[in-house]
Parts: sequence; structure tokens; C-alpha cells
Amino acid sequence: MESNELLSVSGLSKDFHSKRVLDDVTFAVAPGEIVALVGRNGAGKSTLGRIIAGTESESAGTISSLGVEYPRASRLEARARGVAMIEQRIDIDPTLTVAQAIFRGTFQQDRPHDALRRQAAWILNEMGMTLSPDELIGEVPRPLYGLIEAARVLTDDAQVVVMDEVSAPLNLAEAAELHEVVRRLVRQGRGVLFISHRLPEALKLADRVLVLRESRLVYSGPTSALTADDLAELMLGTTHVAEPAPAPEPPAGQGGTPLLEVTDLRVPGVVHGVDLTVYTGEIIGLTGSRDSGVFEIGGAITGQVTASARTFVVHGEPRSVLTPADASALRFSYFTGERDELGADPSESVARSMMNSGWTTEAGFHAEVAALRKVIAMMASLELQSNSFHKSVGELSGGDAQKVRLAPLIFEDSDLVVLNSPTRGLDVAAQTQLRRLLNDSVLSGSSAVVVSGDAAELRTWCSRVGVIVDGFLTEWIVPETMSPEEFEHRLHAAHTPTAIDQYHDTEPATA
Ligand SMILES: Nc1ncnc2c1ncn2[C@@H]1O[C@H](COP(=O)(O)OP(=O)(O)OP(=O)(O)O)[C@@H](O)[C@H]1O
Repeated sequence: MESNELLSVSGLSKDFHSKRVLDDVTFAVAPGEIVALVGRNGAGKSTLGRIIAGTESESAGTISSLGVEYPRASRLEARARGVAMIEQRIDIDPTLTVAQAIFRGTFQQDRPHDALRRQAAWILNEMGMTLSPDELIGEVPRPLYGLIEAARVLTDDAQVVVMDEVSAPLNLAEAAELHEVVRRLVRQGRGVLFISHRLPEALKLADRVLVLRESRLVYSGPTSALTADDLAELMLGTTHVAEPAPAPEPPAGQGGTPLLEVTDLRVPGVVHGVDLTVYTGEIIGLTGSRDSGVFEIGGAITGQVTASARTFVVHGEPRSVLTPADASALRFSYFTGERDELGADPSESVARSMMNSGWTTEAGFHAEVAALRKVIAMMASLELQSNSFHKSVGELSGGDAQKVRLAPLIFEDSDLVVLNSPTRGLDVAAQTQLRRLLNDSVLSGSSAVVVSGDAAELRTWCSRVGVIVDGFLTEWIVPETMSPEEFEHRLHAAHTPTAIDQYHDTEPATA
């Protein structure tokens, strides 16, 4: 069959242990086209991407590139046909430089390092990327591996590129770099299948959108005809209330009872004197570029990062800056957001991963039953798509795995919880539901600090957002006082490393 389509998928189905996860999926990607793929957690997006890229087998159906069918489950065949995929989880040898990582596996990889370096520098510069070609991969934050992979795709001959939630861990400035690469790829006549839970991003970037719901393709059409709410409705099969009922009035800033009051918080070389007050019953946000010190502040107030402070007062009592043991005694918890640092072993069962502690084989029958009851209740509240707690975490969809990791923190009675990008990889309904659960715990007297680079997450979750620039807290933004566009604009500036200069003369803000 002659075809101009870069990629044609026809009648594709997939079963996992007799559960149908893709059912008769048919679509095509044309040269120069960005096609977004959206759907709820567990809808089958990654599985579809992996089948196209030849790393997973299909149960039925065909896939062709430029009209030529390629065999099932062969990554090499798919690559030879010009199909590449950037997966959610990427491993790169930490001893390589960024330049070597960009050219690894390509025909150019054995060229002298200096030549690779020059070419990598050119590509990074063209894309407006802030990565240095000489930086060691071991020193590059893992969330940026997706950008390195995107630069790598630019240097090779892949004609169709599947990007699986590559933008999920990126802040607004980093996501803009990724979008630039995607646009460049399609200007060269290639095609991109872009998987994302950020619906406004999907609509803005893509020409066309595919919606998977309950394993079937329920919509394929131009993005220009849709709003984010339309898209959510197509994904969920029901009207979606984007903004959950706000938590009953949190203590308004200075008027409430302080839970934590810190002055002159310092982390050597990174945080240079931050004053921060978190009131009981509020959810605040902190944001900044990756090297601004924002992550270290979240770690320092929960005893995860070594820090100093002039005063550190919890519930009105002066203390020293916390150690991890102090933090757990005070019921201060921390969620790193880094998928690999969460201790969630992919071979571990859902049940065991959801238990924080106390479930050992020696614990006895009654303790085991009580622990399982708690797991079942958590699974029901979180609406896990997977209905088996025996399943291993590695078999879960990305969103379900994120919920499993978050569960102990959300259900534990914490006084203060620091959450790094809690909704990363969660679909719109799961985001809303998680926020409801967090609101419930805030209502019962706890507080939360959300460290994030995601505009929607910060806007819908936080009463105020502290901007961290170059180790200083430079201002507080109150999302409800401005339009979503203005809020996004302000965050974009805060995430752009060049913003540093404009803040150098600014007095640090106080809470
Ligand atoms: N290796 C596997 N073994 C068994 N079941 C699997 C495996 N991989 C995926 N699944 C199941 O297939 C379904 C689709 O998973 P997939 O990861 O494709 O969803 P997704 O749409 O990408 O979700 P998310 O948005 O959460 O990443 C889920 O129910 C998942 O548990």
C-alpha cells in the first residue's frame, strides 16, 4: 500500500494478562505534524508509544512507516524505519558529558570529543538550551535528561518521534526549550507524537489531538476546535470541574497562627538568607529556576538538607534547624518528586509500597489485615486504575505509580508536608482528587508547601507563591489576584535563568 503518512497505526490492540489496554486503535501521523496524545492515567498512552517504538509487542494490528509495515516488537526495526521514542524514564551513563550523551548511539559517537563538543554547543545554543556540552551527566538533574534526549533526536535521522511526558518534570522555561525542539523537528518534515497531561500545553503545541479513553481512541481532531475543558471532558467521558471547591478559607496570611517561622535560612552556596512563615492550615507554593535554591529550601525546612538559620520556630517554640529525626518527631514530611529517589522498588507490590512502615512478616496476622485494610482504603480514595494490590509498581501506569508514592504522605498525619511537583504525571481528574485529599488534611490542621514549576499546579493549589531567585525569596505572588496568563508570564520570568540579573538589586521579600 502506498502511503505518504510517516506513521500509520491500524487496528492495534493490546492485552496485558487478559486485560485489554488498547482496543482497535487506528490513526496516522503526517510529515510536519505534531499530534498530541492524551488520556487518563492508565488509558494506554505509554503502551501505545512503546508498541510504535518496538519495545512492546502488540496483540493485534499493524504499524507502517511510509506505507511499509514493520514487524512486531523490534526496536531495531522501528529505528531502521525512522521511529524513535523518548520514554518517561531515561537512563544515561553518568560518566558521559552532555556532548557525548547527545551523540551516543548515533553514527557520529566515535568522532573526537572536541568535534562532538562543538556540534553539541551549536545545537544547544540554537535551541536556546542552557545546558553546557561539557557538563557531566551525573551532575545534570535527572528531569533534564528528556531535553538531552530531544537534542539527540535532532542529530539523528528519526522521522517519527514519540515523546512520552517529556515535559512533565520541566518548569515553564525548560518546557519552552523542549517546545522549540519539537517545532524544529516538524519544520524539518518529521512527525511528533506528544504525550502530555498538561492539556493547555497539548492544545498550544499540537496541530491535532488523539484522545484515548478506556483503551479506545474516542477522538481525533484539530486542536484549534477545542478548549482544555473540552479535552478533559473527552478524556473523562464526563464533565470535568477543573477547579475543585476551594478549601474553606485558609488563615489569611499574617492573620493566622504560624506553624513555622524561619529567619535568615541559609544553605551553603545555594540559599543566602530567606525569611519564611507558614501558617497552620495553608498551602503555599515555592517556585524558581532549577538552580535558584528552591528545592534546597523545601529540603531544609523538613530536615533533609543541612542548613542554618537565625531563628527557627515551630508552633511558637524556638528550635535549631531540624535534623531528619527532629522532622519526623515534629511530623514534618517531605516528598522529593524525583521518581528514582522515592524508594519505590519497581518489583515491590503496590500494597507494600503504600505502607510506610509496620508491615513485616513478623507483625502477625491481625497487624497484616489492618495494614491491608488501610491499603485498600487508600487505593479506593486515590481511585487507582489498577485494582490489584498484588501488582508490582513496575506494572503500574506512571500516574498510578505516582499516587502509590504519594499515598503514605497524604494519609499520614503530618503537621507540615513539603511536596515537590506532587501532580507530575497525574491526569486532570487525579489532580483534582489529590488536591481534595490534601485540602481535607489541611482542614484538620496541617499545612503544605508545594515546590513546583507547573503553573496550573501552583495556581490551583496555593494561596500564595514565593519566588526564589539566586538563593533569595524575591516576591510573593497571589494567584487569585491575576489572570492565569499573567500568572504564567510571571512564573516564566522566574524560571528563566537570565531573570537573575533583574532581581539582583531587589530586596528579599518577607512573608
Ligand atoms: N508490563 C505491564 N504488565 C502488566 N500491565 C501493564 C504493564 N504495563 C502497563 N500495564 C497496564 O496497562 C495499562 C495502561 O498503562 P500505560 O502505562 O500505557 O497507561 P498511560 O496511559 O501511559 O498512563 P499514565 O498517564 O499514568 O502514564 C495500565 O492499566 C497498566 O497497569
